[in-house]
Amino acid sequence: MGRQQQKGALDASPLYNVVRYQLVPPVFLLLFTAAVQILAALGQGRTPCPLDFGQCYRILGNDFAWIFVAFSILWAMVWLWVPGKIFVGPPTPEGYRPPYKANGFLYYAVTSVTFMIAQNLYPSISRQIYESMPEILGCLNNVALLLCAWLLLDGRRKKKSKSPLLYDFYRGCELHPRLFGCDVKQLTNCRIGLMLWQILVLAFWSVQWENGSGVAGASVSAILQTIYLSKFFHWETGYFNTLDITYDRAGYYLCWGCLVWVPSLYTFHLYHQVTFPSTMSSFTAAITLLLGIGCVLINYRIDYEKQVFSAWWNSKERKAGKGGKAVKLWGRPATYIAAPYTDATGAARESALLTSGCWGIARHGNYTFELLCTLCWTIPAASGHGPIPAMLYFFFLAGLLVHRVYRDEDKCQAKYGKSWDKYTKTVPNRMIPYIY
Ligand SMILES: NC(=O)C1=CN([C@@H]2O[C@H](COP(=O)(O)OP(=O)(O)OC[C@H]3O[C@@H](n4cnc5c(N)ncnc54)[C@H](OP(=O)(O)O)[C@@H]3O)[C@@H](O)[C@H]2O)C=CC1
Ligand SMILES: CC(C)CCC[C@@H](C)[C@H]1CC[C@H]2C3=CC=C4C[C@@H](O)CC[C@]4(C)[C@H]3CC[C@]12C
Repeated sequence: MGRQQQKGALDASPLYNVVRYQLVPPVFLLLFTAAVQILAALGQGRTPCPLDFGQCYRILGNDFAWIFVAFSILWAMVWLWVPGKIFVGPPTPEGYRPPYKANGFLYYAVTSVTFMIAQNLYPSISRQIYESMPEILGCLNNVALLLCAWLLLDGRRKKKSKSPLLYDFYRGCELHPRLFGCDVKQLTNCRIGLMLWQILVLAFWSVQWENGSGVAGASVSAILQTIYLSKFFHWETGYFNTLDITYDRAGYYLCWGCLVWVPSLYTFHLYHQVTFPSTMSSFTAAITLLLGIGCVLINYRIDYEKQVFSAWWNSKERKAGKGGKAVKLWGRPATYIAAPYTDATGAARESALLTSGCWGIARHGNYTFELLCTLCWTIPAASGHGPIPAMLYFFFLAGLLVHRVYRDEDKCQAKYGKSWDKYTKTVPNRMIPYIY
């Protein structure tokens, strides 16, 4: 029985529906929101106790945290308001093509350099960020929950959804909502979440440098994540073709996730190293750095091959039958499986599934290397103190990516049917050749 059929059977089961629509949203909401406060305390070596009212002020934030958070949000919005090049995203099932501001790398570079200048002018800024981390996460949490409440009210008003309220809060209602002239997902996922990730990495590394212990391990983590994040911003328009943007709606999962979960969990290994310094030797650190750079480059290469191929496939020249600039992968013309499908309006369309280059080896090789990158930048935190909680990000991501493989394949099977089945026969492995 195919996965699609299995899923169909599950969808019809009342138990599955209760779990998916009634149980998962509230449990995840409580679990993840509390987890952030626990992470904030754990990282600083304190015993986490979310029920201790003495910690409540952290949830309300403090002056520094509010200024930091308000500035980060406003700064990100300004970069989406300024005039500039527009990238038009892929069409929704209804044929709408969302516009995005294509100034991601400039925003990233200017923000990072400005932070480094600020760090030189006010050397205490990084320590203040580190020490106010529980309050910063508290503020981000308040802002994110408020945003999700607005997304729910506005989305349900427009969509007239019949799903349970908490389910809509958790998964979101709309695919491309806009707020104050900004695309909400570009603002939360790319501009605030990932930029905070970078700034926190720089801040925690600076504190560690000042402390003078475990610098080799911390530097490996910081350098690798900086390369990874600069790569992300360079490729930002490619991100607009991914599952998060074309399939997942704007709600708690994505928006709260990027505003709160990313700054807390994705930086946790460096935050944790300030209190529990890495014991990694310089030699091991150098090897880990080289391996990590290799993994980031391969992950980028895999995404890039698909992006170049899609650009050619969607080009006017190819559609007009003139061929266009043929795509070559690994020195040979790219091979693919034509994949016709019907969109939500009933119109017949045609896409193509790449079967050569990296995409001829595994269907989700990018996930494999994503996970290896994460392994390289969290392992310094584990040296000397064990993998838990230092490598929580790695364990979380392993679960998220394996789950995402199935989510993505369900989506593709439903969209492409027989062409997808042919593709899975041509490229039989998901993440690891001959194994999985
Ligand atoms: N650090 C983190 O938390 C995470 C990072 N990532 C990273 O984000 C990046 C994007 O990931 P993601 O969006 O999940 O997945 P992909 O970039 O793999 O995109 C999947 C989509 O690509 C299309 N596709 C699939 N196979 C082919 C093929 N052979 N040829 C052409 N098109 C194909 C399908 O969409 P279509 O309908 O257009 O055909 C499919 O839904 C990756 O680098 C990943 O590692 C991802 C998740 C979490
Ligand atoms: C709240 C929780 C239940 C789960 C939240 C998950 C989200 C925060 C993450 C889900 C998918 C993640 C991402 C996908 C692809 C990305 C591209 C990569 O190059 C950079 C990271 C990221 C934007 C990443 C960010 C976190 C998620 C949205």
